[in-house]
Amino acid sequence: MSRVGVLVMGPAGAGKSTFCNEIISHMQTIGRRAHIVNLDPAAEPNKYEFTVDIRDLISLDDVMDELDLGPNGALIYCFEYLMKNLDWLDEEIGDYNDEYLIFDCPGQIELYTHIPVLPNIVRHLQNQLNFNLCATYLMEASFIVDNSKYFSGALCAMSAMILLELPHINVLSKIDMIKDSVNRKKLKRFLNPDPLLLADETNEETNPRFKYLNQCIANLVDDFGMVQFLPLEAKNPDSISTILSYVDDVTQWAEAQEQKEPNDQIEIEDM
Ligand SMILES: Nc1nc2c(ncn2[C@@H]2O[C@H](COP(=O)(O)OP(=O)(O)OP(=O)(O)O)[C@@H](O)[C@H]2O)c(=O)[nH]1
Ligand SMILES: [Mg+2]
Repeated sequence: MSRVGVLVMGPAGAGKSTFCNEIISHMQTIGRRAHIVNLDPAAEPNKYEFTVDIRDLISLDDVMDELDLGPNGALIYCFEYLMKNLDWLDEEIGDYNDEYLIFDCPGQIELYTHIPVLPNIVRHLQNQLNFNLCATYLMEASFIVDNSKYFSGALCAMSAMILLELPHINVLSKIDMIKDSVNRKKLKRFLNPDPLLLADETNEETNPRFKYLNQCIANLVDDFGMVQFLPLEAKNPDSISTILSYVDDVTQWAEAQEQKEPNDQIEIEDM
């Protein structure tokens, strides 16, 4: 039994749900199957039906009404409730052996950056449900127009990488929105960044008082050495296909399919 799970994370409005839908749509056109698991208790109606939906367990609106909490507190409550009811998740996912599940996550980044809820769910999916997981972290391409914003986005992506300890793919989403203002050469410098070079540019733009801080942040990103981005334009099947091939690679999806074939043959021969 092999299950692949792709967590789609990132700040609010980064394009996560659109990306989930476009992956499903692309996979359908190439004859593959995938399902969306909605982990956002405040999700809007979606183009593709959710196969598993946290709102069947608990909804943000109910929590806000009944416990008189604001949206962020209610979200944390929903995830704590999910943690106490993981058998619900097991049951919902239980029948999806040998399947590709795409987890659409909420946009509140504290879930990936400083609360251990998502890491706990990740460990459960890996250890109890035998998932090969991979995380995708979306950051909007408009962030690269401003170097300081880029660093802040890169730090959030790094924080998620460190917290979740999963194979991790960073994605620069909505590339179409900056195509006219950013040339290919500049874009490349942000997809495969040299943080120290970018820090020099940031120093030219910011108050000299921040020079040392900029340098320290750039050193941190540079030392970590793993912050790179793949470009995403949701309506461009080539960009979806490229990201999917990276996801397949890190989750070893193809290998799992190859391993299944000889066993299938034995079963047929045995019959
Ligand atoms: N131009 C452009 N717009 C996009 C792209 N991807 C998503 N959008 C738009 O960005 C907005 C937010 O997209 P969503 O997919 O809802 O973003 P999300 O990250 O799921 O948002 P939350 O769930 O609220 O955190 C929508 O209006 C999308 O149509 C893209 O590649 N290009
Ligand atoms: Mg969404």
